[in-house]
Amino acid sequence: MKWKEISVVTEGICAEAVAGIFHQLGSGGVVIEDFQAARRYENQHSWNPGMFSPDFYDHDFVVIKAYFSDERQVLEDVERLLAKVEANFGVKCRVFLDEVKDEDWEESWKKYYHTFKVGDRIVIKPSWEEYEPQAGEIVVEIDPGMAFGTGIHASTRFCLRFLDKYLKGGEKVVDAGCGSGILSIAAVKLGAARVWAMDIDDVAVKVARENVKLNGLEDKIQVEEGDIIEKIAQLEVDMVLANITAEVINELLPEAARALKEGGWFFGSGIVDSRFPGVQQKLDECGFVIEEILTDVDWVGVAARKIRK
Ligand SMILES: C[S@@+](CC[C@H](N)C(=O)[O-])C[C@H]1O[C@@H](n2cnc3c(N)ncnc32)[C@H](O)[C@@H]1O
Repeated sequence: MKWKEISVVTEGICAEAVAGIFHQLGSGGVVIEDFQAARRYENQHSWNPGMFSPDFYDHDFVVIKAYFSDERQVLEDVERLLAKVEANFGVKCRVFLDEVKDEDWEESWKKYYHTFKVGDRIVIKPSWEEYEPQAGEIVVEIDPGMAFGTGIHASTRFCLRFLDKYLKGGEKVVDAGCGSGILSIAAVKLGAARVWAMDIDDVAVKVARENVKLNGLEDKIQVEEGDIIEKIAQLEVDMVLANITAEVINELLPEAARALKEGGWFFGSGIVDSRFPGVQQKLDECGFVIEEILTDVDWVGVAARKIRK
């Protein structure tokens, strides 16, 4: 299998916005090469300039790279969303496309993905590592492949922390945009009775199903392909997990409000801080009250409760 590498060459000011576009389109990971940041670290003596050729420092642009399976037709969406970035920031974005072979890409990133903990109880363990759980720990075994959801990204960690804190046991849960299935698996291991997981990306659906099987949870987690905004209204649940983007969350909220029982939880994540006021307003309009907000650099996660039917 082959993967495509999409690189956007642009100015530092919009690097996070471009990374956010890749995030929204479901890329499993984003690489930002920022030569100016390298120069700043060199000035703080926390960077060894000898490691790189002198030309490296001459660039004023940044390169943001993301990876998608070769079958995914994302280029048109990338270009459409980049046009908005160009208009908003007054910059130019140039797109380059390359191919990466499975063995080069999939094997090389595995070297950097190891077992780690989120909070006191949740342990995320890559399928190829061994781990002996300590008392009280739950282990989520994951092989993310090309789906989003290693647990490393702040947006996933926000939802894991909310689950750890607010899930009491026996809940019916929707995992909106399940990616690798990491949140669904954590929810059941923390005590949820049943999870409906959905993703619009067929690669994510395949990966999530494999991970559900890996954890032996096929009887509790149902993974489906589709648009969660269209499907959620058919359900009645206690909790909705939505690590997607502010735009999708705003569209999902009125539907999620119909699906959630009174007192039910909505965990929203993948929200870039500049878009959070819009989400706050939508939560209020849809009858939610915010219980907790988590932030990390420019990402925001929110835990809110449905108070009105
Ligand atoms: C940021 S990833 C989150 C993955 C995982 N839940 C986590 O927390 O790490 C967002 C996922 O939402 C999916 N997605 C985006 N819009 C969607 C929609 N309208 N319905 C279902 N899935 C959607 C993307 O394909 C992507 O896999």
